[in-house]
Amino acid sequence: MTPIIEVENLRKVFGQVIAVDGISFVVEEGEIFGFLGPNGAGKSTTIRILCTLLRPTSGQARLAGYDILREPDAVRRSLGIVFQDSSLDDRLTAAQNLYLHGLLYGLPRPVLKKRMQEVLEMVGLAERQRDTVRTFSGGMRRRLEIARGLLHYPRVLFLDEPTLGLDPQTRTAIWEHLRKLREEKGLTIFMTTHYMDEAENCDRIAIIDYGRIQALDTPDNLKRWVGGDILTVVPLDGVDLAPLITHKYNLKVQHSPEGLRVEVSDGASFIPRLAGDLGGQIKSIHLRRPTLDDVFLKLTGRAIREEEASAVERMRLSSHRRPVRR
Ligand SMILES: Nc1ncnc2c1ncn2[C@@H]1O[C@H](COP(=O)(O)OP(=O)(O)OP(=O)(O)O)[C@@H](O)[C@H]1O
Repeated sequence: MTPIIEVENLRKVFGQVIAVDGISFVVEEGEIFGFLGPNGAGKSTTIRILCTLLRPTSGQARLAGYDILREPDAVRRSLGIVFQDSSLDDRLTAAQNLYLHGLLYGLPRPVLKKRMQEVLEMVGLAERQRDTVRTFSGGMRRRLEIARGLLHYPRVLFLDEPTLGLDPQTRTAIWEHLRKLREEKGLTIFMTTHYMDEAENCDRIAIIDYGRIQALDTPDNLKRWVGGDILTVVPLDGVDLAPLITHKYNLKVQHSPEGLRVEVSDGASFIPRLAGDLGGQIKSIHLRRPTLDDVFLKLTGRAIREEEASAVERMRLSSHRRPVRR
């Protein structure tokens, strides 16, 4: 395995706010690496530092072997970026948008023309290349941005919330393209997301909160770390079961919109016990395996749900930011 991103004790302070608090990690070439965290956790700041758009307060990072502070031009040539907010020119065609970008990267015309066809085909937009971007759907725009990010053959593609606000079919289609890119080109993908199903596609995930990496592992290992099973217990109306469960079984009970959430080591054997002891006060019991949502909840004390993505969009529109705690 070859490390393609090496981050060591990276820190970024904005006035009183510690946005990134001494993080260290390594991403291997060809990995799909996910950065997961609540709003204001420090994800975008980290990406901006790695892309040389922002100087860290301290710490070091290398991308494709190049130092982000000493060799920023080589770093920039090695990466492609797709940010949350579209930066396509609406009045130009898909092809013209790509052409302009290629010129900025100094690609010679014949090479550029060839690569444009290649990346447009890769994201399924070759047929629409002469149409103005104004006529494109959200998903087509995002695919075009991915194509543009790939035009100069980067070794790492940074995707900041690549499918935010897109419908599930479009998200699936974009993921098919990304996986193909990884397989065919050995591209490394570094992404942030609020969608848990999207995070499942990652080879490894770093969960970041308050500027620190709280956990870093494969989705399966992270879920295993939560351990056991998750029970959702819905009490009969008016019954306060939480203290009873806590007291009787010495288990932590969390209130969730669906009911009382309890982590147990072996749900199949616990349910008959619970039903035997407290059955008369229970409306329903639901058993499931831990999800990344549970991992997130356990680590950050907050739920990250798919609905949150739309809330994120609203928050972004109102530019609301929560300060990071020390
Ligand atoms: N230019 C800036 N000046 C001051 N504070 C900033 C600046 N950029 C980010 N911050 C603060 O740093 C912290 C981390 O922000 P960052 O954008 O990295 O979080 P994030 O995890 O990407 O959040 P989101 O999911 O909302 O994009 C936040 O508290 C934010 O308010």
